[in-house]
Amino acid sequence: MLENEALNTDNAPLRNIYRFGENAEIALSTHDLHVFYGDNEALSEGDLEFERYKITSLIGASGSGKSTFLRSLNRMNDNVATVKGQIMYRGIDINSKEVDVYEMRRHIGMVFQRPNPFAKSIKDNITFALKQRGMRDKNKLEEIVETSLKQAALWDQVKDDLGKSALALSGGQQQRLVIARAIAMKPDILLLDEPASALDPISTSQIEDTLLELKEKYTIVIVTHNMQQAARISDYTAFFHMGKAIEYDETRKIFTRPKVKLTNDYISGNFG
Ligand SMILES: Nc1ncnc2c1ncn2[C@@H]1O[C@H](COP(=O)(O)OP(=O)(O)OP(=O)(O)O)[C@@H](O)[C@H]1O
Repeated sequence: MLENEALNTDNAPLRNIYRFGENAEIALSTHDLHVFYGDNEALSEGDLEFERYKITSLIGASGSGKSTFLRSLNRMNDNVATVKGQIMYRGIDINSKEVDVYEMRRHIGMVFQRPNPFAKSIKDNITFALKQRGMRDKNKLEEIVETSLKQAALWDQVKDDLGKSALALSGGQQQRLVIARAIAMKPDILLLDEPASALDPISTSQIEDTLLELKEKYTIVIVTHNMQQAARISDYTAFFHMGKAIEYDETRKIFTRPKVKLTNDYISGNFG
């Protein structure tokens, strides 16, 4: 018997990991993923698939391994942890030796909890990495600045002040600038680690609206502590507990009819 199996309300298998239909397009998947910080195995079961153009939320109590999992998806853990198992993107394991990490991160972008704009102008925040990659065409750069700021729902507020320091923007605006900076690289997948947790409710709601618009073009995976946020914006939700992805399903099922008692306890506020 699996450990904890008795906790299931309806004797469903402990790891009710969602299986997508044959026609679903999978943007990214993990297989037998284990992450160790020294001897501490922070993630021991993380077999998940992420459907293209959908938002997937990762939820769970503090320390359950959500960020560890998320950060592994674009190798942000390389210097601090040992990652075992496979993370498949377009038929390639992103941990393979031949993968250029910087190139991979252009496809799989990350936005962190605290907005981290560069101490540069709004415009330079967006163009910096593009120029580093050799893009010199002024018109093209301006077009990308405008499109990414529009996609991040910030254009109208900053279009007359693109030379202003990014640090002079509000926290919510800075976070949308960082999202714009990430999408200027035209990633395929956007990973967000609690992107709204440091923001007020209005900025949070604007970020949520932005993400809902972005999912038409991007596959989004977001770590959130905010249950309402997960319920509002995500198509799928994975519940993490003690380093394992315990349950993964359509968001409406996770929040109305979870199959695992631990999930139910967490979303009902009984722990975490
Ligand atoms: N850089 C690190 N070095 C050592 N241990 C770490 C590191 N980052 C995380 N851990 C440990 O790994 C485990 C999982 O942490 P992680 O940050 O992934 O959880 P989380 O679910 O994202 O938590 P939170 O919601 O508080 O951000 C914890 O025991 C944590 O202490």
